[in-house]
Amino acid sequence: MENGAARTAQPVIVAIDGPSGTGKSSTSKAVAAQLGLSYLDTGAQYRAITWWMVTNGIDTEDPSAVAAVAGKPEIVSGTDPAHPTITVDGVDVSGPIRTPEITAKVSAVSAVPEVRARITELQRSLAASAKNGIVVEGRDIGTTVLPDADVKIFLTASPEARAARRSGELKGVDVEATREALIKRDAADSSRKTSPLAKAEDAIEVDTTDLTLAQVVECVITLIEEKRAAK
Ligand SMILES: Nc1ncnc2c1ncn2[C@@H]1O[C@H](COP(=O)(O)OP(=O)(O)OP(=O)(O)O)[C@@H](O)[C@H]1O
Ligand SMILES: Nc1ccn([C@H]2C[C@H](O)[C@@H](COP(=O)(O)O)O2)c(=O)n1
Repeated sequence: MENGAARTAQPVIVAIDGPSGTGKSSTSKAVAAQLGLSYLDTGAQYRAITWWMVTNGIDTEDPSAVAAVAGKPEIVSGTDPAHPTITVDGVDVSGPIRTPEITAKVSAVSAVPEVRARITELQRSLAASAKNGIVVEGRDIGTTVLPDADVKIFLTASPEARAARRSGELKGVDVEATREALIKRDAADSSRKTSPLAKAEDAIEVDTTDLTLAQVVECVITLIEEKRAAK
């Protein structure tokens, strides 16, 4: 952290949004680590509340049922980019929130306005308390959660590249099925009424299709440093 902290003079708030598999988590973690910033994976928070709904037998397709209990779970995110953590009511859910069942149900739960209000409040409070600044990644960070962020990035990549990356992670999973699932989740996340997946007007779009992860990280760090130098 010391080297990173030396590269960062003032607190900086960085919003990184984009569809699934564009490299938001990998890029955000690396940028935060290199610049000595905190890191927040907001998708993990929506997955965590979805895990709680499923574990407690709530019908995730029933928005009123989800809304009625949205305030119940206590979700705590650890923001060290070298060791991000997520707990629900004190239980470490970092593994269980990545199952195909939770992935299939998270878009419906995260579309419920009461869920978004609860999670957005948590996100703003974590960003406000990050001493050196923070990289926050998700779908609506630049548009809704932190509209005054110092730097806003919107990552994109072709569905084929994203599916290939995801299939590489999940050995034996069919690329075409992965591509279809990604497109379906993006469509649900982009079409919901409350703070949909969208590029903020003042966000810089970075197409990562033909870039390595290291190139994307360097590009984002350059954009942050340019913005800081211009301040
Ligand atoms: N530029 C890149 N080139 C090749 N692979 C990459 C690149 N960026 C990320 N990856 C790989 O793609 C996969 C998905 O990346 P990551 O989880 O960071 O995406 P994401 O946008 O956060 O996805 P999600 O929104 O679904 O959580 C990971 O295996 C990661 O290592
Ligand atoms: N700011 C955010 C972040 C995530 N979500 C929802 C929509 C995603 O499909 C889901 C899981 O995110 P991932 O772990 O794939 O990044 O969470 C959202 O609505 N807003």
